[in-house]
Amino acid sequence: MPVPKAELHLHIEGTLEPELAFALAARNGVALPYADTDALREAYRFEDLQSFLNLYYELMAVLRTERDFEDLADAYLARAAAQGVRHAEIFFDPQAHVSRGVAMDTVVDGLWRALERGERTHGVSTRLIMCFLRDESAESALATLDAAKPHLDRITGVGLDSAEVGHPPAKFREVYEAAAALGLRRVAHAGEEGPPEYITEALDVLGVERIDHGLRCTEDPALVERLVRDRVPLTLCPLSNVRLRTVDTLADHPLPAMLDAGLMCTVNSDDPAYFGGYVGDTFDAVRDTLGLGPERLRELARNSFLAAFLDDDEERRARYLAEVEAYVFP
Ligand SMILES: Nc1ncnc2[nH]cnc12
Ligand SMILES: [Zn+2]
Repeated sequence: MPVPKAELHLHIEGTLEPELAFALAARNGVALPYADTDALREAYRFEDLQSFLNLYYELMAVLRTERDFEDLADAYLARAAAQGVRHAEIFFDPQAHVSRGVAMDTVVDGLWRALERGERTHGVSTRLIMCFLRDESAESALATLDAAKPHLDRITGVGLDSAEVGHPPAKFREVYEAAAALGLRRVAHAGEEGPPEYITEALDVLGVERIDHGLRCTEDPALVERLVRDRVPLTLCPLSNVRLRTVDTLADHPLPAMLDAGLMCTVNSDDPAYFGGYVGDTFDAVRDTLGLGPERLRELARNSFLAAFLDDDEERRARYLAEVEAYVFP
């Protein structure tokens, strides 16, 4: 059994495996411009974040009904549970669906059905985090928050994703203030492709509690010092960084140096159907390629639960943390 862990950086749309994409395409009568799953997999050679996002948004065309979103989340939870995930905080991108004529209700109701069953069927507790697309306007983000109001009992927080460079966090100051006023937790992608200043801005202007990626903080020693001092969790995604070419190879990934610097790192899968592995695969890869030993792997697992939005269930967090401490690495 793999080490128990929480996954804190996971886009549910990024768990759409080619086989499920074709099955949903057939069910919904959607034509995909790929002959078969092999041809689709051939398209998974990315130059950068944007080249990935183009395919990611294109394939969403197959997601149309509540049942589609339910099947998608159910498939993720089954895979995640098999890799030791005990708790998952799941991103979704409402604007990418509403803009195609799929209602917010369809997305949230479908996902929720799978998540509700998730604990019983797969033993995984979950939270939902709604992301704003940063390459869309601030007004669109505000309208999205408004459309989510009937569902706030099921949405724990807000995030910020999509094309980073040229879309600094401050663009979303107003919607993050509104989200905070509604009691929502706040996270944001920053420092994936964008500069370290975006990380600082996400903390200072948006008031985020975790930074998604945060990889480029290493370019600014004063920022690293701040992140260490304030124990700001970073949800790193090493396999994603390799596939999107923000690092050359996994062996070049700064994770070991970041841990040595005292940063509160977690590792996550981001878009596992596209990047060659789920979070358990990621733990295995950083063990094998970066030489992380049992105590570093335990630290990553421990951090994942410490950084999770489990403040409303500290008993559960304590149980998960105890499982991590009791785990014996093979
Ligand atoms: N890695 C990533 N960065 C930004 N936006 C995303 N949306 C899905 N995956 C993403
Ligand atoms: Zn991401």
